[in-house]
Amino acid sequence: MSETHDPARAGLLVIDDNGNFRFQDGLGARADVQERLKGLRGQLRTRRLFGVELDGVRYTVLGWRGADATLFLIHRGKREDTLLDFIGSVDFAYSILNHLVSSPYEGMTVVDHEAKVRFISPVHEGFFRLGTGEAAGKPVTEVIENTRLHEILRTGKAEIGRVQEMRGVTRVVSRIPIVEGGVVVGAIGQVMFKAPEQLQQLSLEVNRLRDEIAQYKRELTGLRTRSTGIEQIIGTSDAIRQLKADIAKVAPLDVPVLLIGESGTGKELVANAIHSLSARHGRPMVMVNSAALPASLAESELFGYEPGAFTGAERKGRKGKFESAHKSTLFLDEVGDMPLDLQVKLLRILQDGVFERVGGEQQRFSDFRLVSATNRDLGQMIQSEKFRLDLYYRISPVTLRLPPLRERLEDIPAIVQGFLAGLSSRNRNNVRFVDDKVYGYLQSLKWPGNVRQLLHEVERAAIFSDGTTIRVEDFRPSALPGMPSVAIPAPSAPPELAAAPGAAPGQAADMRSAVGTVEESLIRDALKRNDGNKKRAAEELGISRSYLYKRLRAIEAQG
Ligand SMILES: Nc1ncnc2c1ncn2[C@@H]1O[C@H](COP(=O)(O)OP(=O)(O)OP(=O)(O)O)[C@@H](O)[C@H]1O
Repeated sequence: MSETHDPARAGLLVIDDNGNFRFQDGLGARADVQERLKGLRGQLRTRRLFGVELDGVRYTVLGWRGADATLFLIHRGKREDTLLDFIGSVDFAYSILNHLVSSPYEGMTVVDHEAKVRFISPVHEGFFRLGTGEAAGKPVTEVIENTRLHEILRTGKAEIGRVQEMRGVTRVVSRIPIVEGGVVVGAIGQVMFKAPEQLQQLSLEVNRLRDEIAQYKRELTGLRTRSTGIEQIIGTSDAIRQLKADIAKVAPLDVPVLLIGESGTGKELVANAIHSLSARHGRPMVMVNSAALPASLAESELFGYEPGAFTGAERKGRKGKFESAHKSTLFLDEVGDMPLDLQVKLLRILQDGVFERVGGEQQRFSDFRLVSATNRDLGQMIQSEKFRLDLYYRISPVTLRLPPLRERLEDIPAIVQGFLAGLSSRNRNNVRFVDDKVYGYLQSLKWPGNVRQLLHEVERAAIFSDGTTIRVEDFRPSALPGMPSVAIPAPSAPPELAAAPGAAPGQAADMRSAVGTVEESLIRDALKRNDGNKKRAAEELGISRSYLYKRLRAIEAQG
């Protein structure tokens, strides 16, 4: 027996306007069913489909109101018949279906197997300026611009989330074939009316997330390949091993560190290593060279300034070094060269992190970790009241002493080799070998200019070498301090310029001025070669930047 003729699964009932049952069949003949259906007549104005439960089973009821009677069709679909199950199970199924075909956010076009329009939802009709039902029976290609529903009938393949231009706007559409018994009988096109804007937002969001992921990837690669900086400190001497161990211990502690060491002993290198091993390594370390700060600009450089703070100031004002170092490390090089009035201000910001920009009263806050460095004898400076004792306590909870090269001559071969490897890859030259005698020769020198000077001498020797191997003969008598073949005293040790015992006062003065003249011309030449770049000039000369600045100020003062 077929499902529709099974009286237990289906039924028919006609009720006239006086409430009499005019026709009954199957389930429609049951008295309880008749009473239930009678009660549904009042709802027919708003809905036609009902879900009714009889004996614990859901039935679908279709109601139709005629001139003087109402017809009810009762049907129990199979559980797998999703639509009937849906109608039978959801009391407001009619409203939902109604919403689906008339939603203002989603238009629908239904075509039959000949690609003729069978239905267009109201919003879609409105969009195409069609009257209700006006397009029915017309080929879809004549009604909808850029449609592909006819293609869907041919291919039988759904196209989901495609972009379609219609009436000058971009819409997102889905095209779905409708298959009955393995045959494509029609197709539905669905258009999302709000989607482009939402899609744009979504794509912006996706782009933002993509950028974020790319950034994390970069950081991850950085983390994986990150040279901690500590590897850059070359040497296996006891002194360097101890220094590296101390750096590793101190770096994560977030306490201020004072680095004490002669010029060129690697204070900047150590500051970098501390920063990169600290929790603050995500932001770049900010560097300040106190000796390089002209007195007039020092304050605004360090603390920043508010708009209009002084003539020539940037319109929007500017952040100072302390502010820039927020959540990072501030490397204060040559802290011993800081003028006393700035020392007071530095003390305040170190006490509570608070400061004001030049020309402003608003209190600002910066959370930086201080690493300072000096090649000066701070103890002596404190005694002669050139450096504040309270500031000294603030900057030196941990003090690391950097050993001079003369105390670790055994590191020279490794430093030279490391340097040559870097040099040959940078300059693409082939000077990679060092004659064995060279190390003995280099270890016999005094190195007042420390590693910087060593590197400088090796670089010069590489120029004079045969192009592959450096030999002792390639080291030219240096015009720089501390080298045995030159009679010029070290500029970093001015007291040595004092008259030697037994020398006539006039001789000492002549010597001083001769040295001064040689230095001046060396400095001028180096600046010229390095296009005025003081850092590079100092590197080349093997002197500290602070000494270079000092000499430049002296030269300027002489006119
Ligand atoms: N242990 C080391 N291993 C490798 N290179 C080093 C070492 N120490 C110093 N250098 C190199 O020597 C040069 C000078 O180092 P750096 O600028 O860190 O010294 P500094 O103590 O800060 O000098 P200054 O006091 O003159 O500013 C740099 O090129 C640095 O890379």
